[in-house]
Amino acid sequence: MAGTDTNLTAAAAAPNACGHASSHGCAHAQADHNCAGEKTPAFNPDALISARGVSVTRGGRDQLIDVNLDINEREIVTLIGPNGAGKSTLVRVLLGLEKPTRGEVHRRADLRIGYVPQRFDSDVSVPMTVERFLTLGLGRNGGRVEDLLRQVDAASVAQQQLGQLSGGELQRVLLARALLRKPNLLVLDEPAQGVDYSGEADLYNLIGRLRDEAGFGVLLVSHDLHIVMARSDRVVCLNRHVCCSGVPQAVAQHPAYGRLFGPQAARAFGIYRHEHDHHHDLAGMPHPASGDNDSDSPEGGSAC
Ligand SMILES: Nc1ncnc2c1ncn2[C@@H]1O[C@H](COP(=O)(O)OP(=O)(O)OP(=O)(O)O)[C@@H](O)[C@H]1O
Repeated sequence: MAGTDTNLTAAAAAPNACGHASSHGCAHAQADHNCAGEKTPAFNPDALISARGVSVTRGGRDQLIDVNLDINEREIVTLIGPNGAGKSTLVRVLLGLEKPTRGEVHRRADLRIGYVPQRFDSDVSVPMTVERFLTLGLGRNGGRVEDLLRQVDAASVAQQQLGQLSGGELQRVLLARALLRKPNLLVLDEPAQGVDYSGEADLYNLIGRLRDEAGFGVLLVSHDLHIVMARSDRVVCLNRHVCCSGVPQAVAQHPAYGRLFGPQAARAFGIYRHEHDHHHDLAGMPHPASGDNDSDSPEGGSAC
């Protein structure tokens, strides 16, 4: 899925019309500038995925506005935002499943994505074991499936029927399926749906451990601010545009975050404080923290 999605032609051919729906009220239009007239940052060639100026308009309504986002190797990036904020739309654009109305997405040539979708509708009337489900159509040997199920702490369900799994077990099996492709980017859209609170914490711990072992980048979409924020390297707060981004502590204290989720959310986050005393460079290597967080992220952010 390597390559670039570009849809700048319309904007370039229509100066003074940025291509956004009128509700957004933009009045300018250069392909390499955002709606505030600021220059769009350059693509990050080392990033697994680098999106610049991504906008999506559907039915006259802006779903995404000028989104810049990089996902680096070994980095856990979490996308949070209220219902309808455009999180799943952004994921689809990043994965190349949907074309942006405007903007570009660069995917690194060696990108291999493992995807755990928001919804998985298994037909419970079709008898199929977990092992069969994982080997289906992939021609993989059983040994690899066994290994993967062990890695996700689900070896005990290998011979169980898919339709009889609990929510937490099913998520682990879907995670194992996503890992079959040996991805360098794992994308999980609300992976904790149908999982109880402690199961959710376990799931995110597992994702963190797998990242540490395999070194892939992770893009998570979640509503759950506390658990996810405590386990993310970087959080991007989306409400059609990027409201704020950075390490979790900084985002929790950002006024835009408080406006979106309420002051309680920021206070509650203190309980789950994640001691992040380093940052990641372009190659994903940790370095001692230098104070703030946003300096190496392209998203910036503005008031919601
Ligand atoms: N295929 C579509 N055609 C038109 N509008 C759509 C389509 N899919 C989603 N939308 C709209 O786009 C907006 C963003 O939807 P999206 O699913 O990306 O938000 P989200 O942040 O993932 O929401 P949620 O947290 O509820 O899953 C919503 O207003 C939704 O109704």
